[in-house]
Amino acid sequence: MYPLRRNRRLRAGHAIRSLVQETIISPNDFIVPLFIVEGKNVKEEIPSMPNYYRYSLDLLKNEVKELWNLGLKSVLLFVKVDDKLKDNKGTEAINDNGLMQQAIKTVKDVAPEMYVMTDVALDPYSSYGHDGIVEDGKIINDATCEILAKMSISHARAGADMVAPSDMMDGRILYIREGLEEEGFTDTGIMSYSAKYASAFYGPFRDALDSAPGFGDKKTYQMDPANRSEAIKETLMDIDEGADIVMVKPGLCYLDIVRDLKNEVEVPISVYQVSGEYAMLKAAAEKGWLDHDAVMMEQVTAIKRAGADLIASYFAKDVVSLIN
Ligand SMILES: NCc1[nH]cc(CCC(=O)O)c1CC(=O)O
Ligand SMILES: [Mg+2]
Repeated sequence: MYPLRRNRRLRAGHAIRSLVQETIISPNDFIVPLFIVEGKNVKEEIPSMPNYYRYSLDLLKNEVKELWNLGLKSVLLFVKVDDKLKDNKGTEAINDNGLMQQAIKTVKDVAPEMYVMTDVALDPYSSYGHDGIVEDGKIINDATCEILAKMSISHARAGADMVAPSDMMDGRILYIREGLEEEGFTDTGIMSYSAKYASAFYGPFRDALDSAPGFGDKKTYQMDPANRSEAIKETLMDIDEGADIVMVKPGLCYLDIVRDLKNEVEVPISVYQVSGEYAMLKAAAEKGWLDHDAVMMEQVTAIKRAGADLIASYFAKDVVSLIN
């Protein structure tokens, strides 16, 4: 007897393997998160994110040019805000001359076609390190949404192509969409972090922005990692409210959710491969326990195979340098 079907024929050599490869990674798959700080000539490594940096606006220019030359066409901006500018109202978040607004203009100056997305949430601006306004130890939903809409308008005014609300307040997509429409920003997109989990993988990011919650945790607004149907409910609502792109966050532990959504919705799905996922691989590779490049490629390929149309990833530059 012999096997009637020998699947190994299609794996026999590199050429045939590439011909039948189902998932292909390209620079077009990526959104590059960037961290920006006040100051001049600053490029500081984030301790829990080896080889990832915070840039001051002057050095941001070189980085953006480098990304553009590598074929990376989209950035997602985050700012580290001085403690003295933080309060409980998001005052600095809606300052048209704030660091974020300046960063948007800086990127557009050096790479006019770079697609600029911006983080919309109050945590980097909050004296409590929470994504919304705090009253009596609670995160206040609707008042927060009003600020998020103003913040989005301010980003659009500075030249942002798409705003990316990462806060998980109820109804914020509608507030933001209405705000943008009323101000005439009909072309500004919204990428909603529609299924964002209360994950322990965000630790290094909170180091990067010095934005860890000052009390409690984020479980009253971010989703329970145990829940699956809820991700579909959240995402369908955000699409109804006007989201152009939806997101699952984090990545690897949530690929079942990505596939569920891929089968359910017709808008592009992005996945945020978050800071803790980055840190884990960097640490293991530093110890010589994992092959960095091979595991990195396996991870981004798995995210795309699961159904991601876009991947926000700290590995974007590493991946593209490897495959170019
Ligand atoms: N609005 C906060 C925000 N936006 C993106 C991330 C995490 C990204 C990462 O870990 O890479 C977080 C952290 C949090 O919710 O506390
Ligand atoms: Mg929601």
